[in-house]
Amino acid sequence: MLRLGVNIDHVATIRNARGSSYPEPVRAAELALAAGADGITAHLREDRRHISDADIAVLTDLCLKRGKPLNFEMAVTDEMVGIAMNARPHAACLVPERREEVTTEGGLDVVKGANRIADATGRLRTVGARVSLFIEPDHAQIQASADVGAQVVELHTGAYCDAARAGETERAATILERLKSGAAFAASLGLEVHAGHGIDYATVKPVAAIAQIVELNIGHFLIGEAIFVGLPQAILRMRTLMDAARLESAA
Ligand SMILES: CC(=O)[C@@H](O)[C@H](O)COP(=O)(O)O
Ligand SMILES: NCC(=O)COP(=O)(O)O
Repeated sequence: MLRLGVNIDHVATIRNARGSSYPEPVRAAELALAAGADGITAHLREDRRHISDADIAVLTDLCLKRGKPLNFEMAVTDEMVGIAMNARPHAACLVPERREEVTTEGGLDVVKGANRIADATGRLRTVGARVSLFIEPDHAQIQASADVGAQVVELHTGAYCDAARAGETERAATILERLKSGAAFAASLGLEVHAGHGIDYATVKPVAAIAQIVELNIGHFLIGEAIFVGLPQAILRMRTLMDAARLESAA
């Protein structure tokens, strides 16, 4: 079955907007797991704009207690590798970060940063973390991901979702083909394939229909939708759409 990782970063965005102690990301994580999420994703940004170091500690504890994976998203820096090695999450997903960006704009350049990424990957693997690289669905980046020792690639779906939402049908179709080809190539190299970024109800089905993808990580849309229908309901609907896409594509 296609797994759903729920990213709870933007619960912390709301909390931090007021400098209050609520809403707590860990409470959202509890609810998400109870509602059927297969794991929790959290991105500790270098500027700590949403998730904090303390959040990572409580989320690690919660996931351990519930026997569910924590996918710790992080930049490729010594500081972050140190924090992750201490936290020992189930998975560490290396992502590119630019301080001034509003959100993650593109994939990690594994070709260019191979030495640095191989070093971080090796260190994270020593504490048992499954290392995932957040990349564009580009064959050279996928090959480089396998070469540096990553076990997983997460394909960036942001450009596809933006194009689909903007009604740029041709562009969306072209990017979707790239995602399909990237997923097939990654799986052929023995990499586990995940996907995520910018996914909503309207864009989830074509991505979920890609057979080699085994996990989707979805956050911003779900947290926004939760304001109107509640987090369990939002997760349930997303899951229903994911499962329907898989069944339809298998038929
Ligand atoms: C790497 C990724 O796609 C998400 O974790 C995303 O970065 C969430 O955090 P931001 O919304 O701060 O980019
Ligand atoms: N890695 C993608 C992720 O965790 C969620 O991204 P988004 O749904 O918040 O855009």
